[in-house]
Amino acid sequence: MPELTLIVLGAGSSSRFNQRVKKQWLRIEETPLWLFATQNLQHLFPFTQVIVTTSPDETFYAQKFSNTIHFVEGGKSRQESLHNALLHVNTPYVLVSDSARPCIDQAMLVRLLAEMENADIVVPYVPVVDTVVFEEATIDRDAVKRIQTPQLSRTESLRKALETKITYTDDSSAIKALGGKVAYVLGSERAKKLTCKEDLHDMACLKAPSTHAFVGYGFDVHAYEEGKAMMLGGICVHDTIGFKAHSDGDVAIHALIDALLGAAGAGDIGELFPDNDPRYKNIDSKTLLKEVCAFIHKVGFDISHCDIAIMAEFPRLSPFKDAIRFCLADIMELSPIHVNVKATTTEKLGFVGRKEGVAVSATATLHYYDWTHV
Ligand SMILES: Nc1ccn([C@@H]2O[C@H](COP(=O)(O)OP(=O)(O)OP(=O)(O)O)[C@@H](O)[C@H]2O)c(=O)n1
Ligand SMILES: C[C@](O)(CO)[C@H](O)COP(=O)(O)O
Repeated sequence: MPELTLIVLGAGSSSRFNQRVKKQWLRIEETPLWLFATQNLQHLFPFTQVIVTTSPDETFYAQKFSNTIHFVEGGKSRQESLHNALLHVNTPYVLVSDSARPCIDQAMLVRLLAEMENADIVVPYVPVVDTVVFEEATIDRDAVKRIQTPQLSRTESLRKALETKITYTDDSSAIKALGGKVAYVLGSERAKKLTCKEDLHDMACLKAPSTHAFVGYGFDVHAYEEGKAMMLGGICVHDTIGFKAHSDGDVAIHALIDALLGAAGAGDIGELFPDNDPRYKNIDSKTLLKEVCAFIHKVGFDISHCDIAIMAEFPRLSPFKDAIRFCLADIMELSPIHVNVKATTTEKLGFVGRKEGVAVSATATLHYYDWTHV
């Protein structure tokens, strides 16, 4: 069995997909598309190495899905992402595929492997069945190939071909430009690339996302500090006594963020916004919540509901509960009925009862973005 590395390219911006979720984070049952595409190919061949490129701000999250895949930060272009991944390949051959082409079948891979020794790169294509006009002139459609992935290269040929300032849209164009030998084999219409949302209706291998609800829990405490405003749930609830914190100390938003991240399996607020990072000094926690909600949506979730319990002896919060609910609902793009806020004292018990600080616990419920109705 030849020593072969798999590279799955998943660091694109998904701009043409034009949804708040990125296409590589759509769930196929419980699996993100990039992992579905990777596992599909792993079921077809025992790769020596598996490398996936991810957008830099998503790498930490992708790494939580696998401890055997080598994740490499992508670049500004597909070619740059591939270049980054190639730095980690140590096998003589490499199979490069778009995460946006999740439905690769065994027969197609067999055709690629059969030509492996006969060229610098083996490329799948599908013929054109429509009439083709190029710059107003009808051309011979039999001379046209629609190029697909995965593409199977001699690793050194591909590395050399990418040592160029010219950006190509696929691996074979770079190798051809260098005079390398290209072998074409029949691809498959099933290997269609997911580019626009309409493409989803024509990708038979994809199953609908799971309808499971995912519940996260968050808890945070901040001590009082005189001489600053108290922000709680995005609302100023006291003008002169606030919280001791690196940020604005909004302990309710911090607990809510941890609940959202918990429901997504994305760790905790300290991982995303370290409390020693000068970027977050005195930051408005509403900004952090907006960032977290955008991330949660981008990686394939919808926010369904949250419930916040504030434990405070001071100040009296009843007058502020609705303002907090509407403020947080607006940030999370939720109906206010799905943001519940409770406030309680601790009957003078503990640090809360001694008016040393405020504790907040929160839950958040997420569901996968349902792409079957786009
Ligand atoms: N900087 C990039 C750009 C693209 N890709 C990957 O290359 C494949 C083909 O790219 P494309 O379908 O164009 O994906 P996007 O670049 O995300 O799409 P768009 O051009 O619509 O933004 C995708 O699996 C994409 O994730 C990548 O790894 N790094
Ligand atoms: C590599 C590719 O899938 C071959 O058809 C295609 O060139 C990728 O183009 P994109 O614009 O990066 O999707």
